[in-house]
Amino acid sequence: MASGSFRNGGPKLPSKLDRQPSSAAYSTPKPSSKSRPSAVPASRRGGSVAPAAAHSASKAGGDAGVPGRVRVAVRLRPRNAEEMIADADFADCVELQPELKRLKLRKNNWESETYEFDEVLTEFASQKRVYEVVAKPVVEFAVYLLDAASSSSHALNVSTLRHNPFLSVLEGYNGTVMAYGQTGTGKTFTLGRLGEEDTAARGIMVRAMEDILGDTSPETDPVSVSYLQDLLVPANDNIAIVEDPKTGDVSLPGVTSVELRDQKSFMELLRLGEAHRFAANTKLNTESSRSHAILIVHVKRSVKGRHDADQSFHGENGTSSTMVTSFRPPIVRKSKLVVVDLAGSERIDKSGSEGHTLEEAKSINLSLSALGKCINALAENSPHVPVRDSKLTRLLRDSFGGSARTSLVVTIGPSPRHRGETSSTIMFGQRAMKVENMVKLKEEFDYKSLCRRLDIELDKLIAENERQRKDFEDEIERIRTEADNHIAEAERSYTNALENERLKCQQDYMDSIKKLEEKWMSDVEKARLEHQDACLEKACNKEAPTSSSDEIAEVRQLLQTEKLMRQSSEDEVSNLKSEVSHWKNLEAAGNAEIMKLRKMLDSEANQKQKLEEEIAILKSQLLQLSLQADETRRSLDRGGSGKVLTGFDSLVSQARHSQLRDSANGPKASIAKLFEQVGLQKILSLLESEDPDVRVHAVKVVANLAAEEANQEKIVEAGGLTSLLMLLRSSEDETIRRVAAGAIANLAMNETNQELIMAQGGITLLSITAADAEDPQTLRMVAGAIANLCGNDKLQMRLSGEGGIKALLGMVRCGHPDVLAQVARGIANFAKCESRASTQGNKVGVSLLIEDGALPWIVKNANHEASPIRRHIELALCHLAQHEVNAKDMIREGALWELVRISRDCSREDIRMLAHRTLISSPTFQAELRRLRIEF
Ligand SMILES: Nc1ncnc2c1ncn2[C@@H]1O[C@H](COP(=O)(O)OP(=O)(O)OP(=O)(O)O)[C@@H](O)[C@H]1O
Repeated sequence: MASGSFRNGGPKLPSKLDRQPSSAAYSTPKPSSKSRPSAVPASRRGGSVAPAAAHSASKAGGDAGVPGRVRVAVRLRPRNAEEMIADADFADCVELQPELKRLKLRKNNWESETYEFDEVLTEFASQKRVYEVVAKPVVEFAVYLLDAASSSSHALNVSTLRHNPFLSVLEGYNGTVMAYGQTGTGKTFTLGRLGEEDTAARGIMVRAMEDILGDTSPETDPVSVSYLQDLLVPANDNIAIVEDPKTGDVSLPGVTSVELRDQKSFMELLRLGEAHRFAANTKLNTESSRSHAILIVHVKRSVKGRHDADQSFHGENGTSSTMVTSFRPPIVRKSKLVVVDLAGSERIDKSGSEGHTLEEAKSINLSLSALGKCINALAENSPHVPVRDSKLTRLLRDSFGGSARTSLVVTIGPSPRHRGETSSTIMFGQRAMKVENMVKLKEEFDYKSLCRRLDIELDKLIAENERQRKDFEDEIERIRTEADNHIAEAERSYTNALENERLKCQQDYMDSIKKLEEKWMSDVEKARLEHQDACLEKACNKEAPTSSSDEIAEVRQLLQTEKLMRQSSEDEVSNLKSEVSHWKNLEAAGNAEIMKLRKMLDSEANQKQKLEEEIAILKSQLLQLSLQADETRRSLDRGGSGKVLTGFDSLVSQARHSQLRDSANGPKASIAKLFEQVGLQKILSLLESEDPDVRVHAVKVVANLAAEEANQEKIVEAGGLTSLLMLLRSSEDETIRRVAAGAIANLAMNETNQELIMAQGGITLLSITAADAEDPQTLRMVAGAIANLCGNDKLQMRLSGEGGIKALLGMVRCGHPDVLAQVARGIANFAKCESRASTQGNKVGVSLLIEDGALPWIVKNANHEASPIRRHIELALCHLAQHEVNAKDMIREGALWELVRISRDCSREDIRMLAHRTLISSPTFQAELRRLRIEF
């Protein structure tokens, strides 16, 4: 109800006499045979805009609107039980002509008034039919269109409808369905019947909702409803009714709206509403509801298809790219269906309302009369429409004179007793038919949806871009591979061609050479034949007395040349002869020199022998003197005169005298004499003397005797070795142990003795002595003894096992070069024997020297300043290196460097060569040298 705006340009209401209601057409009043008022101006008649036109005119809510008159149907309720009785003798106050859409209201038996409505629904009209003609065109159009089309008597209406069949809620237009009528005439029956027991009885609300839910998808098209009752109850005064100043849309922000997903939930909602609906008995209708019941259904639909159509349109005309049009936001249509079950329209005094309900009735009547005034004003194009007079009119502002499509059903009863009310209702309907709305599409841009779509579009484009990029890269890769193949193919062809050319040249060359050779051979043969012929000819000529003087001259020349050559050869021979005689002279002189040197050598040897003999004599004398001096000192210590001779003295004395006597025969002879005169057993028995001095002297004598190889066997046979070992074990005198060790060392030069020493635990005793001794000379003797043992092939394992090597290494602590030399000798002996055993296959595994920890010392002293030590160690290293099994340990301990040094710098060629050979033949050393990048 647009306030202050006259929307209906139709003529004034008809007079009572020819009150021919306006057209039965929906959008355009139907022309009547009588002079009938037209609800729509002529200029607008038939001017309903087709949906497509409406759409194009509407730019997301910018719709100018389509004229649409309020559509009014009248429905007659059948006589109820009470009327059957009360009005039994009376005819109905109305007579219906549904096919003419006319209603006759009887004034009396002979007079009646005829009214036309858009639809006239008799008491027999089914609920389905009522829905289809009253509400369906507002909700949707299809069925009604078919029904209308099937009625030939309404051809004009149908044609009009076909021009404008889409102005429905489901197409984005607001719609209102309203029932107006006296209490008990069937408003609630028409609109609000739930039809739970009999589905045929379902009213407009239920059917409309079925259609809406059936045509929408809960996922994309949200549908929400508000069920509003008691709007006029004073307690609900605070319910705000808000009107959008731009669109004219009316809303109730304070009212709860429930989103619906199915019909079932709607039915529950209605049931709940019905239960709450305030109802009070009135005289007229025991089920009468005093309040208005209003159902508001909000439908939001996104427009499908139109966007695509727009796109194709742009595409065809080439006025806009697809990309640009795809940014056009989608359109969403928001529409609203309002179903209003008004309270009864009867007058208060008739309804019999009292007390509390009286107030209600006043309020209801006030709102209904306000609605009537508004409709009157609209129907009469009055400049002022009193919309603000009541909540109801404010709420229905959009439905009358607004932008909604409105369908009104007026309900009447047949009873002549309520003729006045019926007449009043009919007149309300007649006036409402004159009200014209400007039906507008409720569209707006759906930017959220556009955003979502653009996001998806963007993702698609990115994916497409990536796919294209990948295709591009694949293509590049393919081309590159192809190019590589071509290049490789070209290279192969080129190489083949080159090779063919080379072979061809080679062949040509060979052919040329062959030809040249053949030519040369033939030339030679030819020359030989010519020469032969020439010789033959020459021979013939010689025999022939007719030889020419030229040829004689040539022969002479040849002869001369021959002579010269012979002369030269003779000179050469003579020169060679003189050279030979010169060398012969030189040789004779050399021989004389050699003879002279030999003589000198012999003389030197004689001299040396004499000196050695003298040394032996002197040594013997020294021994005698020493013995004598010791004895003298001892007797002096005992307080004697020094003349007391013990058995030993007499022994020594005898030996001395004997020695002096035989001094002319040399030391060896004197010692042998001593042996014979004193007796070995006697000497050895003195080793066990209780007198330590005697023991010292005795051991010295035995040591001297043992120094002679000839005595060694006898000493051992006589038990001398055992006695000496006993001394090592038992004597605490360092001198005795030193001399005994020296004697053992001498005896240990013999292989048999070596085994005896080992058998008698000699190595253990020597090791103990080595550990205890401090005197370097003692250590030298012990080391010498062990070193000798180290030279025995059979004793290797035992020597190592019984600690001999470790004892040897322990002695280096004193640092004395004599001791170190013996240690080095022992190690070299051991290494040599072990190497031999390994070579023969008698020894496997790493060297016992390495196992006993000798390698670090060996490496450290390999370049010792004292040459005897250095030489022994160098030899030991070479022996160790000959066996691959030792190589890794040697490398780890740094022996490789020493071997390299030995192979380069050792002054002894045999050792140098040995080291060199060893390094070359060892794969491990070779690998390490390569790794260290040492040129070898
Ligand atoms: N067309 C019809 N056919 C059969 N019965 C009907 C019809 N219309 C109404 N009635 C019956 O008439 C009675 C009154 O109907 P209803 O309550 O719908 O009237 P109302 O106009 O809504 O009254 P109120 O204004 O007091 O609410 C109900 O019993 C209903 O069943």
